[in-house]
Amino acid sequence: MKQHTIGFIGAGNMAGAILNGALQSGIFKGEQICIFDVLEEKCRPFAQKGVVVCGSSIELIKKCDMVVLAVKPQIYPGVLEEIKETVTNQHVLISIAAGISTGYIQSAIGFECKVVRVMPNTPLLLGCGATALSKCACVTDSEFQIVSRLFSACGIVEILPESQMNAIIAVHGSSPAYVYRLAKAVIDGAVQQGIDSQVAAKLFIQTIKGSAMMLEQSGQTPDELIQMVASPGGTTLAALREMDETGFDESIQKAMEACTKRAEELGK
Ligand SMILES: NC(=O)C1=CN([C@@H]2O[C@H](COP(=O)(O)OP(=O)(O)OC[C@H]3O[C@@H](n4cnc5c(N)ncnc54)[C@H](OP(=O)(O)O)[C@@H]3O)[C@@H](O)[C@H]2O)C=CC1
Ligand SMILES: O=C(O)[C@@H]1CCC=N1
Repeated sequence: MKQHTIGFIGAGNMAGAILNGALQSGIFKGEQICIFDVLEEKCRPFAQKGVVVCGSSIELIKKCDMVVLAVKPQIYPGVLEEIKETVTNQHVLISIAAGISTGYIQSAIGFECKVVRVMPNTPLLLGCGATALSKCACVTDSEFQIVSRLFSACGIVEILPESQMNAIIAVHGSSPAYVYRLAKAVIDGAVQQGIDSQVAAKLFIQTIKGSAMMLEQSGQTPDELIQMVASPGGTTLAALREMDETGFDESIQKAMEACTKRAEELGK
């Protein structure tokens, strides 16, 4: 089987998470991984793990056949312009940026290069991530399998058509922030009722974990699980009624629409 080398342009949060997964799973060894960041010091922790630090994105493209574009969407035009003369039809570009389509990358590179579009999330940092993947026709099944294995090493993966890759960001890419926002609101609410914030945080974090396990393992729908909590005439129903009145569901759905709209704007 062909030995692949993987490179990361950008050494930020997501690159670090994916790179750790690659090393821990043994899919790639340190010497098969390259990294480049405009701030060289960001690469130092990876150099200590045996990863090769490159002096430019072009040097990295020359050394690697799989390349994770791990920079912000706003930086993509500049990076793609820089690497376009060096990318060949043997490279697989792995794009994790919100909103950036395969067509956008191919048009910037100047030919139908191989692209796997990926939407990961930050829990990848703990090996507990969720990733959506879609592949363009020119990527081979074996190349796609390697990319899929790479992200499976950091959590679960789902394969989606590219047409859904903007909308899915609201489901698992950005949604960790909604969960943290809910946690903050609950902890702040607890403090307003005189409860110690650390005690509230401890109890609510365990509640999030337990509720996620119920959703995953009970075989029951969210509505059935809500019913299990909400006793007739009880406290939960009083809380849910207030949520209905203040438009909780609509607020979340509007937030998701805003997320997708922003992804579409970033890809223009
Ligand atoms: N964070 C998240 O929850 C998720 C992010 N993503 C996507 O992942 C991508 C990366 O996000 P994230 O890891 O959070 O971002 P970070 O800002 O943590 O990492 C990006 C890194 O790239 C560096 N950089 C900037 N310009 C260049 C360049 N020209 N060449 C090389 N490196 C460069 C940045 O340096 P400097 O800071 O100095 O600019 C920074 O160190 C984004 O496209 C985002 O849409 C996808 C899913 C979830
Ligand atoms: O906020 C963003 O644009 C990125 C994409 C998904 C999560 N963070």
